[in-house]
Amino acid sequence: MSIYKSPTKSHSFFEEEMVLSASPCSLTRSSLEEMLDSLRRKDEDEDEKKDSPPALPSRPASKARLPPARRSLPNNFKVCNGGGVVDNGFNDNVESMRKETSTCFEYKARESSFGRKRVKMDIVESPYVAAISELDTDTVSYFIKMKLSVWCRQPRGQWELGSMQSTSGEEVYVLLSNGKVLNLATSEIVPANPNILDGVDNLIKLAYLNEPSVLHNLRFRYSQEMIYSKAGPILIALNPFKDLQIYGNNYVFTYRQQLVDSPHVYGMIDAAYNQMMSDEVNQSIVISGESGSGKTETAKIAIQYLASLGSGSSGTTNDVLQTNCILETFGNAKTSVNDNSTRFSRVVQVANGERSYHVLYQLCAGSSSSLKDRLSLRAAHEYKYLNQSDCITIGGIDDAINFHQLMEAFDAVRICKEDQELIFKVLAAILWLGNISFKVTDSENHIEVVGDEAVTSAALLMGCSSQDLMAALSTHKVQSDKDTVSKSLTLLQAIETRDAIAKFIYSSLFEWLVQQLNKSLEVNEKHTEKSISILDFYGFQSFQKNNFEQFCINYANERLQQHFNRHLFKLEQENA
Ligand SMILES: Nc1ncnc2c1ncn2[C@@H]1O[C@H](COP(=O)(O)OP(=O)(O)OP(=O)(O)O)[C@@H](O)[C@H]1O
Repeated sequence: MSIYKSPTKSHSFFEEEMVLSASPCSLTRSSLEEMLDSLRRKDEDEDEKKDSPPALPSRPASKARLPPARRSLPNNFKVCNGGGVVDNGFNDNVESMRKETSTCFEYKARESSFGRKRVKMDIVESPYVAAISELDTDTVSYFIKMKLSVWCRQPRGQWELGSMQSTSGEEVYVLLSNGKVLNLATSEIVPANPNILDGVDNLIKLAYLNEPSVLHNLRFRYSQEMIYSKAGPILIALNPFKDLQIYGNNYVFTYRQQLVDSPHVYGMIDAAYNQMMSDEVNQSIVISGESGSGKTETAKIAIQYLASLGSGSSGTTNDVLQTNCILETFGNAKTSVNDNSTRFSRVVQVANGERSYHVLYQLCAGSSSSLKDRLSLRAAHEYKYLNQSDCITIGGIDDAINFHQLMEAFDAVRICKEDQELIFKVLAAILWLGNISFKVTDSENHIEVVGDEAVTSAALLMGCSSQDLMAALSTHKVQSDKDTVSKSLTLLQAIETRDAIAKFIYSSLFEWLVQQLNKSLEVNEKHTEKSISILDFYGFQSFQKNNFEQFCINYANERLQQHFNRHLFKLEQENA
């Protein structure tokens, strides 16, 4: 199993490996850039017009029509009485359900339609799929006659269940179960599924595949603690925010033996594994969803399953899990929505209610007094990079204990004590860098560095002289024809330089760590040609005020989603 792709290897994005990533900026920069480049190259190969995304593949005219809304129903079909159930509050949950949903896409390199080897996928289309626009006059009359339920779009976007009573032109009268009658345009209603289909495990089994029906089905399953559902080849996972006791050895065994086929991460990984072994084709699992929806947990569950299949050696399994612990400590941080969020670079800037990367707090809380002396370390709240936010601790989390677990994980993956000490030195240097301040010396805002403990500590930890560090933070060199001239920086330039150095050091450390972890995992591994790769990365976020972090995160998410949509849906349409 490959966890990170080799930075030197050139990849075709979905045909080969993908990255499992809890990534701050350095890894992000290399892997993400590589990923995006790869996407871009692929796009360019595929698109004749390089600058614009390709048009939707045109479908043959004979296949352009969707199946009609009214069709023969399953044998066990039951008509829902009258107005059915008014699903009050249903859509209050829609937003939260969106947040709680993450999806796993399994790419089967040979069967799927990605890249050159495009072969029709094994997706069974529901014979009943309907579109809103298909509620034409005939369909409306049929629904009224049969007292079939419909979903009505409410002014705030929520959906309520009702039954159509009568029609007048483009409008219908719908009776809700609370006795209220609504007068709505037909475009505001969509057909509801019969009750018999409530809770189907694969959305393609729904008679009517529209937004409220999908959400209703997922909510129905969620209310019965069935957090996994399928949508064709996609596994949908809803975050339960509690331990459902549906993982562990017994479940691994059950899915390995294929004793059950209900949707589960284990089932999906098992299928990928079997496919890899039987067809000798690399597999990729992409986990996508909003921040806090459960991607990282899902990735961990997937890795646990793979680790248990792997070599059967408990050593390898433990190494993989310890690797995860290290990556999360360095790559995850508390945000307003998730105490353990996979984040982009936030070393120098943290909003209130959020934290920087866990490891910075753990180092301050958990290091021994001798280590503290060697690093001139203080408490977390004494460092500006940490105390700019009002959040230093996380309820229920003990940073000191976690620091000891981190050191155990370092030992487990054979990162030697000398290297551990260097890692801590680099982290302490970053914290001290943030405390370096500047004094404005003239009317043009030029500065000089305040030569205090912050400078001496940072320089000592970085292995340079205080003078060199101060010069680097207060001047920049300009090359003239013959000479190099040193120019003073303004306050803003100096702050940006200091922060850029801190970010660069952190990202370099992360990148180095990833290399060490990959080396460490290779030690016990027999090399096979094939791999299953899992991509988990920072989830989409939208705040009232979004900054550069959100821009980068959301761009990466949208690019990935676009790629996925184009390949899975549009090209499938072409093949249909
Ligand atoms: N399957 C699950 N079972 C129990 N709890 C879960 C599960 N999935 C997620 N959670 C809970 O939700 C929290 C957030 O999940 P997670 O960190 O995986 O989100 P994420 O999608 O990776 O977020 P981000 O994009 O911010 O990194 C977890 O810390 C855990 O408490």
